Amino acid sequence: MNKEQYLLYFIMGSNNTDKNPEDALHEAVKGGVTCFQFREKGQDAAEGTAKKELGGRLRKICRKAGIPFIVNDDVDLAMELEADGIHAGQEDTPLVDIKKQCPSSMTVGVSAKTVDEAEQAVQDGADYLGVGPMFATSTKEDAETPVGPGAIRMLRESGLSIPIVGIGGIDTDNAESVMEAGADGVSVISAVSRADDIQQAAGKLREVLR
Ligand SMILES: Cc1ncsc1CCOP(=O)(O)O
Ligand SMILES: C=C1C=NC(C(F)(F)F)=NC1=N
Repeated sequence: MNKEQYLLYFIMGSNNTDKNPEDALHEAVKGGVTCFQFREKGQDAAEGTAKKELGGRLRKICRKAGIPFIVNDDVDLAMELEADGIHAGQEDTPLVDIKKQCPSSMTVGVSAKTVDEAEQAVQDGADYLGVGPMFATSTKEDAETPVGPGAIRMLRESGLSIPIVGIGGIDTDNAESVMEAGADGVSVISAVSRADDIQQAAGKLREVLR
C-alpha cells in the first residue's frame, strides 16, 4: 500500500451500523474512503460462517472499488478472503507469527501507543501503525485513556517515518489536528458508519483531509 491509501481509513463491522453493511460500505466508498478494514468484533458481532460470508461480500465491494481490504485480527480469515492486509492489535497474534503465515505481499498493521511499542513493531516488519485512541470513543468497549494527537507527534519526533493513522473518536472537527500531528491518515468507525448519510459523512471528512 502507498501512503496516500491511508488518508481516510474506514473500519466497520455489522455491529457498527444499523444499515445493511454492504450498503454502508458502498456509500462510504462513494463518499471517498481510501481503505477499508473489516472488523467484526464485540457485542452482536457475526461469527463463523456468517462472518466469513459477510467478509466475502465486503471484500468484493473493495476489489470492485479498487481500495485495499484489510481484516482485523483474524489471520485465517484474511488468508481465506485474499485480503490485501491484516491489522493486529497489541493483544493479538504476535507480528512475527503473522508474517510467517502471510504472503509477503500482505500489508500488516499494528496498534501502537508508545515509542517502544512502535519501534518494536517497525523492527518486526509492520507496514503501518494505528495510534490511539486519539479522543474519547464509545465504539471500542475496552478503549484505553485517549492519548491525543500528541502521541503521533512524539512518534514522529522520535524519528519514525512509517505510515501512521490516528484512530479513536475522530470526526470532521478534530481530523485536521491528527494530520497536523504527522499522521498519514485518519481511521474512523462511527463518524461514518453511524451517519444518516454515510456518503456525505465520508465526503465531508475527505474535504477536511484533502
Ligand atoms: C478500534 C479502535 N481502536 C482504538 S479506538 C477504536 C474505535 C474507533 O471507533 P470510532 O472511530 O467510532 O471512535
Ligand atoms: C485497534 C485498531 C487500531 N488501529 C487500527 C488502524 F486504524 F487500522 F490502524 N485498527 C484497529 N483495529
